[in-house]
Amino acid sequence: MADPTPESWRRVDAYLTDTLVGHDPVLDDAVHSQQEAGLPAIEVAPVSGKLLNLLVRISGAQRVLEIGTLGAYSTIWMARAVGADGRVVTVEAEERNAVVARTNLERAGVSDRVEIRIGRAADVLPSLVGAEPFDLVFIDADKESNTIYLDWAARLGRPGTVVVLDNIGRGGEVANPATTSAQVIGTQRGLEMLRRDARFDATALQTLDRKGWDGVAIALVTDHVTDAASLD
Ligand SMILES: C[S@@+](CC[C@H](N)C(=O)[O-])C[C@H]1O[C@@H](n2cnc3c(N)ncnc32)[C@H](O)[C@@H]1O
Ligand SMILES: [Mg+2]
Repeated sequence: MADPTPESWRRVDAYLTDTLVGHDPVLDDAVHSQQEAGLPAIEVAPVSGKLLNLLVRISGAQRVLEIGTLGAYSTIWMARAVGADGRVVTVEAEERNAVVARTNLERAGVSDRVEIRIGRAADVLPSLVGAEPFDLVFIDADKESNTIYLDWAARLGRPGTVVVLDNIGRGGEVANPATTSAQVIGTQRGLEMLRRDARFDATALQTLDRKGWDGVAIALVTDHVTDAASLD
């Protein structure tokens, strides 16, 4: 069997998208308006958006926390999955991204079930303590802060909460112990935390899609109560 080339994996991604995901004008518009506003094209691929949608539905999640909104492409996928009575709280550092996200959420007809919190996630997340626990947490912001976000995912979740950590492959660089990239080091630390912190049980999959060679980690919050501070 031939090794995958960028052409072949993009062809397969297009085939899988056409076959299983389809082309939704609202989601296509969200990506388009994001591009028009000059935001970077760093949203999840359609096959991954559908994966998030399915994970929310499979787990029966009603309350979703997203860290890293951009133009709300992934947010729309998850907001659709929680249904009319569900809630998505999404945290975004950049005001101008939040403006684009708000428009996209309104156009998608899900703005009533999505709350955008603007600010750096490390500052915003403590303000969510005391709310009902989140059933699913999607982490997709500055990779340098992955361990901080995983800690908050466990604290703001409950045993059984699903945690999805995006972009764990980083073009293969994640397996380079000598990497000097702060983003890759943040990714490696996040994965190490998922292994050694008893609050999580996790695995990860490499992905090859239109976004290139990357991957996603999926974890379950366990019923193990750990003093996270003692792990560092
Ligand atoms: C990869 S994009 C999110 C993509 C989005 N989840 C999607 O798939 O459609 C990462 C986002 O995280 C935001 N971000 C970066 N650092 C952040 C921080 N410290 N707190 C909150 N958001 C942050 C960026 O502004 C950017 O919009
Ligand atoms: Mg991502």
